Amino acid sequence: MAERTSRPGRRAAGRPARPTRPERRRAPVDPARLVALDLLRAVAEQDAYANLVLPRLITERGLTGRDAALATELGYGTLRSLGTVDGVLARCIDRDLADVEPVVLDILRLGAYQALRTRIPPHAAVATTVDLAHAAGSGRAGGFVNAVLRRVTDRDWPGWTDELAAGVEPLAALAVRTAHPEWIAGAFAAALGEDAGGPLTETAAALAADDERPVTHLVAWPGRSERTELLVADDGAVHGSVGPYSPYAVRLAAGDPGRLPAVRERRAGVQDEGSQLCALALAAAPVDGPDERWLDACAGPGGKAALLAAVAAGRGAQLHANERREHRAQLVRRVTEPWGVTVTVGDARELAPPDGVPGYDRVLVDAPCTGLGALRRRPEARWRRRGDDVAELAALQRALLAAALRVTRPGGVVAYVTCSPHPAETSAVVAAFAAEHELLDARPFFPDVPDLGAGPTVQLWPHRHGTDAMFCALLRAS
Ligand SMILES: C[S@@+](CC[C@H](N)C(=O)[O-])C[C@H]1O[C@@H](n2cnc3c(N)ncnc32)[C@H](O)[C@@H]1O
Repeated sequence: MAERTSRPGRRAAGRPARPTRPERRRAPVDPARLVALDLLRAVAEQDAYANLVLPRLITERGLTGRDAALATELGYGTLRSLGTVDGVLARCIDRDLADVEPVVLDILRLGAYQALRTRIPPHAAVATTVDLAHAAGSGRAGGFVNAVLRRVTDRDWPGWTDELAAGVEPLAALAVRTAHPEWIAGAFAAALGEDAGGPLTETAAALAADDERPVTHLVAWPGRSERTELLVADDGAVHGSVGPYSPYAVRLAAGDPGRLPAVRERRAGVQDEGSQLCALALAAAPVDGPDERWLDACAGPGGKAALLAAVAAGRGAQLHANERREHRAQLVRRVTEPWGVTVTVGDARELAPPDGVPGYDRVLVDAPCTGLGALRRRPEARWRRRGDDVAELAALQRALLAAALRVTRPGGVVAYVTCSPHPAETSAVVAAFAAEHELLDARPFFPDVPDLGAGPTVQLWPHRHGTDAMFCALLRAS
């Protein structure tokens, strides 16, 4: 990255000069921007999960409709764009960003995001952000915020990313343009089989899809509800369409799933269609002999366990769901309650086969992972995760898969699943077991799903399938 500059009044190409405006009277700040700021503060100060904090803030402050949508767009969008937005701010401030008061830095981030990545006109982004500084008790910084954002609005997003990406390698440039850390862009490229120095066409499409607001997917648990119940709410406030691949999926174009009686009554749930497909692939793979004991080794919070339990119930099989953390096991108990699932709390690396039989017939290892395949749903994770996390997680993933294969009877099937496409967490983990256990071609168990590549493992993608980037390998235990 080139040296920071601090040149008030510098005007770059790409945006016409702004007329100076007369001093305005302070307008009351809108509550949506305050919620977005509080979200950024909670993420920065408490390491909070944005998708848990934002709905609470929206409810507490009574935001609805357009205000709720604006708070979501600004809060999530700023978190997703953070690294590149900080790169822009660093060029507009003549001191280290670490030396800017944290709340003021978050105000600037919100303002820069609005000016560069939304349809809000730049002058309105600047003015409302100065108002926000006052409303947030940082009025002293109003002049500073105004001056910095005026520099930010010297260029538009392509103008700034051109500058930030000038002279760097193609992968780093793509990372800047799509507001991703370079190591994540590299992991996507490697998973897609693209050369980091090449045109990176599909990697660009994958990173762009990762930036889009995710569509909510629902699952109609078999035996509990029908998909038709999830397509439209009684008050017309929800609009869905059947998912293209899973027989139980609905994709919501608009609306709050909580408006649907089937969701409120826990006969249906929220679950990415890709997650459904991975659970269903485990259930569909053939096993010789008994097919009665199923295990979900890492079950919390229970999305796949619920679908597996529903399918198992229809076949007279029994699901054992295990989870290491008690509070997540409690979520599993709650969601699987209709099917009488056995839920245990423990380390799956220490599980034993069920009493009286050589092992489980079907086992799911939905392993803890970096979550790079679900970044759309976890806006802060993109910049919080570190490339260094991968090695430690991969070691845990190998240990969990080894344990799963130990407790599966010979001829039984293990599904190894991650919501990350990172090759170190997917193909490399599976490769360590492929000599001893048969790696099945998983593709036939994803019927009618296009673009599954050469197999034998399956990698789903947002830009190809509209799902999270789920990975699934099926192994037959020996
Ligand atoms: C990717 S999540 C599973 C998601 C779940 N299958 C679902 O669809 O809702 C991984 C889970 O594994 C749990 N976990 C982590 N280490 C574990 C271990 N050693 N044994 C059992 N569970 C573990 C985590 O707490 C987390 O809940």
